[in-house]
Amino acid sequence: MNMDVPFAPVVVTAAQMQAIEARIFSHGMPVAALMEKVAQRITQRIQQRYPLPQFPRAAILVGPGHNGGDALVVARELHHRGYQVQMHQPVSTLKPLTADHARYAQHLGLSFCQNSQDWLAADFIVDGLFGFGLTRPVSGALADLVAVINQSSVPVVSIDLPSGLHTDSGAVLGTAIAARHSYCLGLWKRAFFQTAALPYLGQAELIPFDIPALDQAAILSQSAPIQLITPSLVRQLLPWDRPPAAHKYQVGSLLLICGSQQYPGAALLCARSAQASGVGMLYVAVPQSLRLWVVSQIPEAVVIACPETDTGAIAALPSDIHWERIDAIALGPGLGDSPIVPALLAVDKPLVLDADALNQLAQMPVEATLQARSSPTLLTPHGGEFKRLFPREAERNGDLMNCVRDLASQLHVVLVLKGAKTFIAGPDGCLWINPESTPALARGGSGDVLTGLMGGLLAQHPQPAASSGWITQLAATAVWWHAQAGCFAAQRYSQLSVSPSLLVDTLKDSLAHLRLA
Ligand SMILES: NC(=O)C1=CN([C@@H]2O[C@H](COP(=O)(O)OP(=O)(O)OC[C@H]3O[C@@H](n4cnc5c(N)ncnc54)[C@H](O)[C@@H]3O)[C@@H](O)[C@H]2O)[C@@H](O)CC1
Ligand SMILES: [K+]
Repeated sequence: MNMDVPFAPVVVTAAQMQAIEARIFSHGMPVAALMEKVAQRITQRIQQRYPLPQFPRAAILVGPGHNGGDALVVARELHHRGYQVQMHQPVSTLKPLTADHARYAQHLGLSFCQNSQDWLAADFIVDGLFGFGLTRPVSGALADLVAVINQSSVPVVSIDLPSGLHTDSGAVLGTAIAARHSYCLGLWKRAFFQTAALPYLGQAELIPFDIPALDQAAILSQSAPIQLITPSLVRQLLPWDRPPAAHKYQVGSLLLICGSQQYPGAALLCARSAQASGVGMLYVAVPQSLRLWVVSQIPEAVVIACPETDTGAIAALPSDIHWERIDAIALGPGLGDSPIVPALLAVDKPLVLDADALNQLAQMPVEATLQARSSPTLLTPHGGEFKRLFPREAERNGDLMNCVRDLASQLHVVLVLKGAKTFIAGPDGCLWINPESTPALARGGSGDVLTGLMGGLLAQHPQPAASSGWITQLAATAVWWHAQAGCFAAQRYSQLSVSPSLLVDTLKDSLAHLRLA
């Protein structure tokens, strides 16, 4: 296997972007030339999205900084290409370069409107009010203007990011423009993957501007990277081809411990997706009253019947489990109040913890328990479980991206925070983001599917890899595959139809699609 990490797009803070930009300028690239280049690319994209014959009237919102400068160059270019351009400049003091472009726009005869209602007559609006230089809340007349734009039905294209969003946390600073399209310049900013920003971004697109790799590396190598999961990363990590003489015990044995009389379905979904991961041997430990039902639903699995508690949860694991055959354990879906969690945390095997296992971990001394483990540990909380596990950190830190990253390094675990944009952080401080998913996955049971898949991939991976950053990437691979199956099913049927059972059935289709792509 080629162990080089394939190229993956990076995600940066405003400070990192400014530092990269400053390096480029210090080596001789004129600021005005870069603005010109970027704005030409934005104009080209706008022309494709809003062709002149159907969208002849453009309204341009010009802010005081270089985001406003970009907007003025776009205005000039749209004017030269035949659009009727009207501009609005709500702040009178402009940065020098922006002021130059404003003067030239006036020289060309482009009109500056005074009345904000004029905006409503445009076919589209270009938002160049604020970019990554926004430092304080948008208020007063500017906030009123944003409200007028948001209440209108005119589509908005935001330059760099919708004005009003914090570039790093994605928080709305006072108010923010709700864009139809956002053209992020150069490198992805963090806001594009923060939950608070998602309702404002519309369709997000990256407009690259040829940042020299040296300058990018000089700034970004100072800290562990934040990267987007890509199909090529996933392609490289999936265990596609087995050795010719493969034996079932050599291609991954997963022990799944899940289910209770209260939540039998979770066990089944988890087991079915583990099976779909390609694992060689699947052992499923469930309360004994579920045994026959699970066997009938998934005959490929070796079902381990466990003694039950009064509430129908697993009371203990049988003593005859062949631990030496197990490569990885996944624990939690539908587990209920089973008392076995502490004992399993002490087992020296790679372990995926989800659902009730996480809720039980939350009742224990989390830090000491996780730090005492010698094998890799993967935690897959959703937002609620995350808050139960790490209440102080979730409360204190408004930026969950930083929070997840810090916790993963501190606790030496792989931490997967599930959400619209799932974050996967490793002990080395690297963070992966899954950029593409679907709200169709917001359903009870889809997390169980992810746990089975992640456990299955973990079991199939050779152990040396489990100790490096590869285990984080493996978790990211499971997240990507799961989300892609959701997108695939939503596209083929509808978002309404993506039940977790359909999701499991679609795992193979999205994989086939990846292989052929
Ligand atoms: N990424 C890059 O390297 C490039 C950036 N460019 C553009 O430059 C932008 C950044 O430019 P700037 O640093 O000038 O920043 P902005 O254009 O985002 O805004 C900064 C200005 O807004 C003022 N301001 C901040 N918050 C305010 C508030 N709440 N109310 C009123 N005024 C407020 C500041 O005092 C400053 O004058 C990027 O977003 C992008 O559009 C491009 O021109 C070229 C390439
Ligand atoms: K903007």
